[in-house]
Amino acid sequence: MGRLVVVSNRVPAPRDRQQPAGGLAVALRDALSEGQCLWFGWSGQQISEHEKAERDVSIDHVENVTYATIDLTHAEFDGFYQKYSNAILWPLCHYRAGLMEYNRKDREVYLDVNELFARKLLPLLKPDDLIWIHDYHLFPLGQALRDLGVTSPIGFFLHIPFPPWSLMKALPGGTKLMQNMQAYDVIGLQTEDDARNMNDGFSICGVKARAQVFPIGIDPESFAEQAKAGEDLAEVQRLGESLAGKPLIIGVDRLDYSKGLPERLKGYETFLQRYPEHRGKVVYLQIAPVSRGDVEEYRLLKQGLDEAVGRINGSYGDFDWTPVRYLTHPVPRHLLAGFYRLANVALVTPLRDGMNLVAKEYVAAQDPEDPGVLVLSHFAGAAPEMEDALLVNPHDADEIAEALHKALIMPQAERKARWALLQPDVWRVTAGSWARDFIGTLAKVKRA
Ligand SMILES: O=P(O)(O)OC[C@H]1O[C@H](O[C@H]2O[C@H](CO)[C@@H](O)[C@H](O)[C@H]2O)[C@H](O)[C@@H](O)[C@@H]1O
Ligand SMILES: O=c1ccn([C@@H]2O[C@H](COP(=O)(O)OP(=O)(O)O)[C@@H](O)[C@H]2O)c(=O)[nH]1
Repeated sequence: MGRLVVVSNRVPAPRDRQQPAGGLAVALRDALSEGQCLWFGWSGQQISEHEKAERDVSIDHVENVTYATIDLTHAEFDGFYQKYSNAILWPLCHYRAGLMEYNRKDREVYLDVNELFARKLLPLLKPDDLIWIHDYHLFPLGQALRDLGVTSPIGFFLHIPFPPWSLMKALPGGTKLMQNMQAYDVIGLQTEDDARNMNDGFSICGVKARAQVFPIGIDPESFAEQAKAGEDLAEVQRLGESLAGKPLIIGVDRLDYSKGLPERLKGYETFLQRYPEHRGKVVYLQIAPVSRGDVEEYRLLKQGLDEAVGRINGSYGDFDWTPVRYLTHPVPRHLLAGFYRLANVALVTPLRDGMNLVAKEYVAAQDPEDPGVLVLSHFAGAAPEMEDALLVNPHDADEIAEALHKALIMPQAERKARWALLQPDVWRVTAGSWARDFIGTLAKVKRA
């Protein structure tokens, strides 16, 4: 099999390359554990217009992986990442066409940056490479590489949902986007629904391509070990002591409107209203690191959440009890593992989510003899594999409230039984098996 070349917008920053955080980066690091690999993408740095002429690919070797990254100018970062990727494609793919802020100029920058990626990657490629492109930032990259004469097998994996064509067709140039997908030999999506939606789009647009399902996973073995080892960490012990015997509800999400955070807070507030016996007797810790903070919609979301948390704490809090503990900075993953193990309930209630690795991490982190309860949205990509969680509609505050109450009073025997049904799937589909399945399928491709 040839060398694996991975291309994604997000490449772990140099300091995180041994142990990256974040869904895509964590899963990919595991995929790159064997053989010589190249990982190409954005450096995370922005440069000015006059530095553009000398822009070069910067190369860094860590173990078997060569990281090759390029800087983007401020204008490219804005048009390609903030606008077209995250204020147009992201809302649309998460079924939120109303939040899309379309502008033809941003589409041009997006296409230009994809061509730039193709031009900069080309000299690094070898004839027997297998090329694996990731996510919505890079839909047209395969075609841009083909236009430069690349004949190697190229695969594409979409980490986020793909909506029905009736929604997707709201995207100006949507048909062209679908046509460009013909450049790929293998197209992977997270769930059956996503693949069906994309395949319907292909048929309607007359595109000869086929999407397949490759759900992503975590590395459960090492995550479970981290969670157990976390019991000895000072921070985890401090959190434990601060609970003073109260059960812990935990939420861990990038501060993103797809994660359903305002709806979740409303659910928690309804829980406090309807079940007053839990007031003062439970701790809810919401970790919500700021993400894409310069995009308007994300700024507004943060404002709204700050207010909602303040309102709930003001209304229900007491001199010795804060109903919601709310952090907007990231927490390192090894600490999260320990926090999950302490938590009696995980609240994972996205309105739409490609997969949601947090749900799988929570299950992996539990003590099998005394596991916590996962409350999970029907609309997370993880839901079809995790039907033994307490599944909820995140739009229904009463349903969230009832699930929280049920989780908190659930007898140990039922918690163990549910966990025992969730655990095998989290161990079966891992980051490693996901990557091996996709790469194995790509390696079998013979281009006509
Ligand atoms: O790179 P950012 O703009 O900071 O955003 C972080 C990543 O968010 C998205 O993650 C998705 O991938 C996860 C792993 O497959 C999946 O579980 C989750 O549901 C998705 O939202 C995005 O797709 C990545 O490109 C970003 O790097
Ligand atoms: O403060 C934080 C918040 C999240 N994460 C990690 O970021 C990833 C989030 O992945 P997920 O699929 O749940 O959502 P995404 O953010 O990729 O949409 C998970 O591995 C989390 O453990 C982290 O390391 N620190």
